[in-house]
Amino acid sequence: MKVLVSGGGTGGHIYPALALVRHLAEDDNNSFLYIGTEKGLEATIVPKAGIPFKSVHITGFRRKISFENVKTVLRFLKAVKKAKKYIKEFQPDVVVGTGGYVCGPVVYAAAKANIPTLIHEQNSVPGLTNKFLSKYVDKVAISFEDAAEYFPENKTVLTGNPRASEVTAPGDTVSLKDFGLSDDKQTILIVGGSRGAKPINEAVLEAVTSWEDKPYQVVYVTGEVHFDSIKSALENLKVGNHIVTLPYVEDMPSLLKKVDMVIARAGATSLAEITALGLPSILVPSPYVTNNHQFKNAKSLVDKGAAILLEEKELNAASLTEKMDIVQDPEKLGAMKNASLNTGKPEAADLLEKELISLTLPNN
Ligand SMILES: CC(=O)N[C@H]1[C@@H](OP(=O)(O)OP(=O)(O)OC[C@H]2O[C@@H](n3ccc(=O)[nH]c3=O)[C@H](O)[C@@H]2O)O[C@H](CO)[C@@H](O)[C@@H]1O
Repeated sequence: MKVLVSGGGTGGHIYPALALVRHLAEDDNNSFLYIGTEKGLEATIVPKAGIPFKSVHITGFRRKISFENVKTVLRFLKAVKKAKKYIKEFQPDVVVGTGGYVCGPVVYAAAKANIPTLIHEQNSVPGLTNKFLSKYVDKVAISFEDAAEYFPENKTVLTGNPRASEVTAPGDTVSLKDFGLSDDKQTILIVGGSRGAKPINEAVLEAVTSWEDKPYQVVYVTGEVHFDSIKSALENLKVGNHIVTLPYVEDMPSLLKKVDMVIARAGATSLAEITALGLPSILVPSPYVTNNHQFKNAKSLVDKGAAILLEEKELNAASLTEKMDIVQDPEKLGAMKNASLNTGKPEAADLLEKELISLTLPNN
């Protein structure tokens, strides 16, 4: 099967696409092309993963009426033309979009060329691009049941997020010693999504010295753009070796397997990973996203007892530390772990593969 994949902008749209490609690549008969933007995170991550990569130039629509949107329409049309050219060259059997505005022109061009198409929605509330594309595609694969109401019923199917399958697959293991930490202590991972989160970083800086006497240790991921300033602030605070600070973690699945609890934003792909591994989490949803979708993502875990909500307006050193201390309460932690595991969908990649295969069959 020749599979063209498109999705980008942030890790939350790219990693599910990569996980799907890696899953399908177990069959040597499958081949791939990835189309992203030249400036998105995908332009570095995808070629690094050894997947053929081509780019189109496109920007997102503004929600308010603006002249920029006229330019975006022109860019969209130009990108459709370029995508058509790539499609003609690659001759895909199926085209998959995993969200982010880049998959708009790519999946639209494929649908217009009568190539079977599928979009994957990670969130509980869909983004603009997937909503637009749902009119043209053959299948919509969703990760949260709540998302079904936004898409045509006859083409929507619940598969989960293929990144859940990837993190649970046997793979490399890391030692916390590689990070300069102890292998025997309870460990909390703090991460603000694929690009970091300033409010979480601020709370960490305020709280970090008070964690020195705690029995647990912390892996703290700042996000690339915030790293230099945070690192120097931490040096000024002379923090001890109970915390290790990193700009970005390339192999997140291996690290996740080593931690006892996660403090994170509520990006959908992160949640798919956390629940697939049955990790308890404290979630600080970003209030700056479309339709407040991270809050709804988080709520679906919180309602099941798998996670605890810490809203950004309540986030400070004291509230963060109080929630982190739950890692020392075996009963609460155990209940959260079980609920988290029950929410996870590690079979997602297989389900998605079945959908793709059925789309390529004759008479579909
Ligand atoms: C601000 C914004 O619009 N965020 C959206 C974006 O988030 P974002 O890109 O932050 O997405 P997620 O939190 O869902 O996923 C982040 C991905 O990056 C990986 N990772 C993260 C940090 C790191 O150091 N290394 C690493 O590999 C994680 O393991 C995960 O696979 O896409 C998500 C999925 O559509 C949405 O739910 C989010 O609302």
